[in-house]
This record gives sequence, C-alpha cells and structure tokens, in this order.
Amino acid sequence: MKNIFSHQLITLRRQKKLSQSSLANKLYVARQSISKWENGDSDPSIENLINLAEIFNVDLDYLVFGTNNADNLVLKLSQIQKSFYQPVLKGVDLEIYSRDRIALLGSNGSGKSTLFKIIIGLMKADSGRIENHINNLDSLNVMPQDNVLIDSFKLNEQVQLTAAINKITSKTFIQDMIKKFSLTPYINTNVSKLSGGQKRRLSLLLSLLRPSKLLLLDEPTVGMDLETIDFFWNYLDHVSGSVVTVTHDFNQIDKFFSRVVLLKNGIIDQNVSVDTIHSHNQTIEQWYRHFND
Ligand SMILES: Nc1ncnc2c1ncn2[C@@H]1O[C@H](COP(=O)(O)OP(=O)(O)OP(=O)(O)O)[C@@H](O)[C@H]1O
Repeated sequence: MKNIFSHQLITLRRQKKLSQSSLANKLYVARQSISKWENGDSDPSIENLINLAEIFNVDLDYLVFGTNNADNLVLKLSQIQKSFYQPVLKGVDLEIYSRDRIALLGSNGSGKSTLFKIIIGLMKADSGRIENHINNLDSLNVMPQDNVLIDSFKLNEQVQLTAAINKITSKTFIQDMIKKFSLTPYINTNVSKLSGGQKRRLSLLLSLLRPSKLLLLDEPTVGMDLETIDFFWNYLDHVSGSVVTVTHDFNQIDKFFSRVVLLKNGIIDQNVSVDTIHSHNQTIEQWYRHFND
C-alpha cells in the first residue's frame, strides 16, 4: 500500500493546493505525520484515512490504491449515437465513477446537451448502450441549461414543491438551504419577478436539495454574478457523489474538476485527468484551446 498511497497523498494534497501544515491542521495531526506518510515511513490510522478521503473528496480505494474500483462505476455509455438532420453523436464512450468531477467541454452545437438528455432519459439514443448503476429516480439530480421554474409560484412555494416531491420534510434544512443561497429576502417574491441570477441560484438550490449519486449541470454559472459563481464552485466542492458539468466558465474550474472530457466531431475526443493537464503546466483553458482547435 505504501508506495501508491504516498504518491496519491502527495498528488491529491497538491491538487487541493494544501501545504503539509494546512492538511495536518485539518486532520488535527502533527505536520511530521503527513511528512512520514508521504515518505512511506508510517501509515495513517483508518480514521485518518477516512478523513483524508473526505478532504480530498475521493473514494477510499482511490486514495489507497490509486484506481477507481469497477464497483464504483456510476454510469457507462457505449457507442451512443444520435442524429437529427445530421449525425450529432457518432459513438460516444464514457465511464463515470463515483466522486468523479468531470468538466464536459465542446464547441457550441457539439452535442453536450443532447448527451445530457440521453443520460437523463429525456431523449432516446438511436443506438448504443447505457449501463446505469444508479436509480435515476432517486440518485440523479439535474440542473438544466434553461430554468425550469414555475413563474406564478412564490420562491418559497417552488422550494416546498420540490422538497415535497423529493420527500424532504425538515423545515430547518430547507430554510438553511434558502439562506445559504442568499434567497431568504425573496421567499415571498413571485418566481417571475426574480432576476436572471436569482433564478439560476434557485434552480441550483432545487437541484441540490436532495443528495445524489450523480449530478448533471448544464452551463450552471451562466447569468450568475461573480459572488454567486464563487459560492457555486465552493458549494459544489462539498457535494458528495459524481458531478458532470457542461461549462464555458474557465475561471475557477482548475480547482474544482478532476477530469476533463472533450466532445468533438461526435465522439469523446479527449478524456484526461486535470492532474495530467497541470503536470504539463497548462490550465484547463489552455488545454481546451489546444485540443479543440
Ligand atoms: N430536438 C432537436 N431537433 C433538431 N436538432 C437538434 C435538436 N436538439 C439538438 N439539435 C441539434 O443538435 C446539435 C447539438 O445540439 P446540443 O444542444 O446538444 O449542443 P451543445 O453542445 O449543447 O451546444 P451549446 O454549447 O450551444 O449549448 C445542434 O446542431 C442542434 O441544432
């Protein structure tokens, strides 16, 4: 275990931009302990391993063995094809593992939303296979590109409705969520009277109201102000389960994502870890400009 774990610890710590001291503070251990674990001179206790996995937001087996166990496969797409007037998806292969943080990138019209709709079940693929290891009904959360809000509802009613559909009964939790999303002053405001950014925040709140094993977000930060964008990426960092996000907002995604997938010419043209991109001294944006040329 020593070599792989030590390597994983160093990689994940650097990925999170944590010094040995700041990681030690989070774990309530001495900095020397982190140094020993990284040098392979001693191993952490199980309790520390679990805490480390939580801090890095990875599975224990990924932390210890460096591989994603096939048991953690959430969704597998094989040779997905979809045509409208012309072929859009020409054979998409993609595996999503638990705790994956995937940025799905691609030019306008490359088929990202189409792929999302197929995963959600809103659209049927012409051919191909979807191996679904979760139950869409209670394990898949979605924040679509367009707001799907009911204009005539007050904000509070909209939240209550989604909470009721998802069988969430804790009033305190619901109020906390509204507060976290800075929407408390608007609870009695009609959804139609909210600003574009407030609507996006509300949509995001609704999609995060229940825990999920897979969260799909289509251009989530469009229309959000800078403060909300900061809040959004920070919040997302603490969401459990896998997250796949379509985004063109390159400002903060280097900190958040673990994998980048490029949809180009109807296939997954690139599928690479953010670590690899960074080890070539590139940002995701620079990598994207290079490969999506
Ligand atoms: N229901 C539909 N009927 C006909 N054509 C469609 C339909 N949905 C999507 N398309 C076409 O499929 C292609 C891919 O569209 P899609 O919305 O999936 O792309 P996208 O990558 O999400 O784009 P964007 O980045 O602009 O949101 C486009 O050419 C679009 O016009």
